[in-house]
Amino acid sequence: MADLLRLENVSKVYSHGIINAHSTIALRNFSLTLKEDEPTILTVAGESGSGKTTLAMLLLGFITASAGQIIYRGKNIASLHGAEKMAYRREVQAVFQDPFAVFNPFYTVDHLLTVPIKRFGLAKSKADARNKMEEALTAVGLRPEDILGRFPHQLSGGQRQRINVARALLLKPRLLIADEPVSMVDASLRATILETLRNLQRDHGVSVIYITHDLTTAYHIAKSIIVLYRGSVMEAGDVDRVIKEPQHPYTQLLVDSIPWPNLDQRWGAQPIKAREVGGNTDGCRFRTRCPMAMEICKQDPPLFRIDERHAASCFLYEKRPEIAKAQLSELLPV
Ligand SMILES: Nc1ncnc2c1ncn2[C@@H]1O[C@H](COP(=O)(O)OP(=O)(O)OP(=O)(O)O)[C@@H](O)[C@H]1O
Repeated sequence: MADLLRLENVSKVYSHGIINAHSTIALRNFSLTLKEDEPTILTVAGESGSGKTTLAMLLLGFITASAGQIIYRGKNIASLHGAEKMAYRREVQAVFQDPFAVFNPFYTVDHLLTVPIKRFGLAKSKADARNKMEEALTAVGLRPEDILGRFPHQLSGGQRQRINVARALLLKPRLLIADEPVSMVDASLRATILETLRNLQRDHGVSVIYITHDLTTAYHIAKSIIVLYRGSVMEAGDVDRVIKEPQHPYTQLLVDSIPWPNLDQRWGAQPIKAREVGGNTDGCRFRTRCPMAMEICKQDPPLFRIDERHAASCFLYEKRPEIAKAQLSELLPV
């Protein structure tokens, strides 16, 4: 089966400063493969500065790799020209974090959607263009009659972000690079936008590279995940396996900092002592392994707070069990 996209040991080094010139390795020997006939959602996750946006910029051809190759449907993207380059620009689309930045406040939504239609010659007539706009808006769950004719300030952030996805969809892309598409949208709209991305993959056969620092959303929509830290891949694989059984300490830390909600318990209901020691464990991956976590879970009522200190103490248990045990003896009895 042919590859849609293959990255082979791609690295990106930024050089900065003139007098005291120094360089940053933003991405190091990064490889991945997406199959043409298996549209999928792949998450690239990592904290700030781990190289996620650099990867997006490389994929979109905005910057060039310092080493390695990016092969799209058998061709190195650095060597594309003319019609091939145009096809690449059409087939690889992006949705960025800020749903406001893309819009020119003086133009209506219609204009935003008409520009790519004209640029890529996608419609035979005005009526055809209108149909295509309506189809794309409907595909992202928007009602064209409510949206067309409006200015950006007359739309919510979630609507704006879905219009960005609709704009990408108009071009019938094969690959969508979604760089933190929900991080500036309020929580109630996140699920809708993520569901839109999932529909693109499932119903329209578009592969999605979902770039995020948020493992919770990654877990909900992606099939596989690559965890980046300072430009290097720490761990990669099936999203379920990586999040439930992370192997690398950095991934473990990222997973432990996810605030899985427990709707049966309210914040602030836990004994003070446990909070002082670093608290609680509900939803904690370590609870079956870490004695500190297990003891806390035995308490009645069980403590449930998840916080950074807890993550740190669990991590500590793995690295420095003597300190973790001292904390545990301080904790019991509550
Ligand atoms: N144009 C640039 N010149 C020099 N260094 C850069 C440039 N762009 C990014 N970097 C550096 O490269 C590294 C990776 O940056 P990048 O923006 O790719 O990270 P990120 O994971 O997207 O971070 P964030 O989540 O904060 O956007 C960082 O150390 C950053 O400071």
